[in-house]
Formats: sequence, C-alpha cells, structure tokens
Amino acid sequence: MSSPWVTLARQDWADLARDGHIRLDSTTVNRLRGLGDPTDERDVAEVYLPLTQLIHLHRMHHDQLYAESNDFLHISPSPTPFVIGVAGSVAVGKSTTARLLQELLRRTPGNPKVELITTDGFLYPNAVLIERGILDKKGFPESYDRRALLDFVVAVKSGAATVTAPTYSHVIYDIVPDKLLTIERPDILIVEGLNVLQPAHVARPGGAGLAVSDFFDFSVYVDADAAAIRDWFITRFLALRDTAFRDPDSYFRAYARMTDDEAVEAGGHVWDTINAPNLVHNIEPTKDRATVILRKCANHVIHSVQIRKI
Ligand SMILES: Nc1ncnc2c1ncn2[C@@H]1O[C@H](COP(=O)(O)OP(=O)(O)O)[C@@H](O)[C@H]1O
Ligand SMILES: CC(C)(COP(=O)(O)O)[C@@H](O)C(=O)NCCC(=O)O
Repeated sequence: MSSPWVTLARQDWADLARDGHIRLDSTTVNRLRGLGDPTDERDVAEVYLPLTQLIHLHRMHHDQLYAESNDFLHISPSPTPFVIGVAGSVAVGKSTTARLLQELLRRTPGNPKVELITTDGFLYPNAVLIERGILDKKGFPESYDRRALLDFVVAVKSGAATVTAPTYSHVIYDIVPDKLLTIERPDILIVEGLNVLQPAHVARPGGAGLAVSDFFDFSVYVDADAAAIRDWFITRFLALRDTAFRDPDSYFRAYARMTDDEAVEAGGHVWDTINAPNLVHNIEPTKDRATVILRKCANHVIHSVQIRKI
C-alpha cells in the first residue's frame, strides 16, 4: 500500500541541511531546553536546522500563494502569520522543540517576528475543572476552553493588531489571574500543546466545526514510546521535587518532602492515571495529522524524521 510518509534516518535527514548561517550557541541551547532534556548543539545542527529550512520553504510558498490568491480575488486583507503546531505527550519535550524552532526561525531570511504560545493558558481554571468533576483530567481535550483557543488563533491568523491569551503557572497548577500574554502581529505563530492536532468535534451538538489545527500551515509531532516517556516524566518529577516543588507557592509542595521511593510512586501514579490515558486515547491518535513526526529513542535522541510527502 502506498504511504503518505517518507521516513529519513537521522543522518540522511541531517545531510539535507543546506549551507546557512543559522547557529545557536550552547548557552542559548541550554537556556531553551526543558528540565532534564539533553538536546544539544549537535541536535540543533542535525535535526532542527533542516526542519527550520523545510518550514522556511513552506512559509515562502504560503506567503506567495496568499498574495496571489488575494490578487485574484481583488482583496487586500491584513498579512496573515504562518502558524505552526507542536504536539505530543506530556514530558516528551515539546517545549524544547517549540522554543528551538522559535529561535531558529527568527534567524531565517528577513528575521521574522516569531511568537510562541502554549495551550495550557486555555485550560479551564481549577475552580471550573472541580465544578465539572474533571480536575483529574487536566490536559484532556475537555479540560480546555477550546472555543477561546480557536478564537485566539483565528484572531492572530486574521492579522488582528493585538490579541491576548490567558497564562498558566505550573507552580500554582492553575491559570494566573490577571496575567495575560499579548501577541502583536507576528510573522510566525507557534502553538504548542498536547492536543493541538485534535480535529473539530463536529459530532457534538453546537460543536464548532473548526479546530485550531485547521489553521496550521505546518505541524510537528514529537514522538517516543510511552514506556520511555513514563521514565522521563518520573525522572523530571524527582528533579522537580528538589527544585520547583520547594517553592512555597507550589501546589505540589507536599511532594517536596517525599523520599525517592515515594516520589517515584507518586509520579508513576500521576502518569498512569492521567497522562498515559490521555496519550493513548487523545494525543497519539492525532500523530498522523502532523506534517513532520520527530521520533525519539529511549535516551531522548531523535533517531528518525517522518515527513508527510503528500
Ligand atoms: N509541576 C511542574 N512544575 C514546574 N514546571 C513544570 C511542571 N510540570 C512541567 N513543568 C515544565 O513545563 C514545561 C512543559 O511540560 P510538558 O507539558 O510536560 O511538556 P514537554 O515536556 O513536552 O515540553 C516543561 O518545561 C516542564 O519542565
Ligand atoms: C499543563 C499540562 C496539561 C500541559 O498543557 P499544554 O500546554 O500542553 O496544553 C500538563 O503539563 C499537566 O500539568 N498535566 C496535568 C497532569 C500532571 O499533573 O502531570
């Protein structure tokens, strides 16, 4: 059976990188990578640079098509940003991927303005999740205000001068009251989150018929075996116990006093009861909707890249 995908082993993918002047020094890479994520300058050169060049190619053609379509229609709407979705499990390293792409794309010709938002800002506040009995479903599609997220992306994509988004804090484990993120006419918008590749839930009465993924011009799914991601999640949980959980404002400060065994048990429980079911039932089924799948092996290293060729 023919496949819409072409899969490249890492070295073949790395060989596609064209001569360019885009570099990220180790200080920048260290600043951008997530807790416990070993991504380094070599990964940037071998994996993220060719990806940036492919995205730039898509963006150039997107802008040209948009301009020519507008000429054909005799309309002159506001410039529209190129929108990129970054999806994948909790703890798979989406934020590292999204932040690296933001920095690399800023260095592409014309130095575009690249903004990044994470969808956690569109989670319902804990008070609403509690009222609906779904606090233990944080990260599941129904825990987000999908209408507000869609409205946000449509407004930015429509070229609105100023668009705001709510923000989430992992420390307080809730939406931060009165703290908004302001986006002002970016050339590129990256939307990172667990469920950004979800299709519209048209079957639901009153369903929007549209989802944020309908406005993506390019998307990346960060993929790894669930057993490996579970290990990364628990390792990160132990690291957070020694750092972020000690913050007096941390929702998880009770975890800061746990022994290693207790923390492994508690982290494993969160993974097994919340994040693993969400991965299996909601996130992983959206993988094939991505333009590119970055496939990691158990040590976090990206070993192959799958690209939708049609
Ligand atoms: N409880 C927490 N306290 C502080 N930071 C956290 C906590 N959980 C996750 N983070 C941080 O939030 C970011 C997003 O995490 P996550 O949603 O698991 O996505 P990913 O690991 O794929 O980037 C990461 O940089 C992670 O280190
Ligand atoms: C905040 C998250 C839902 C991720 O949100 P995203 O920005 O990917 O939409 C996730 O990191 C999280 O905290 N999940 C809840 C389960 C847990 O405590 O790990």
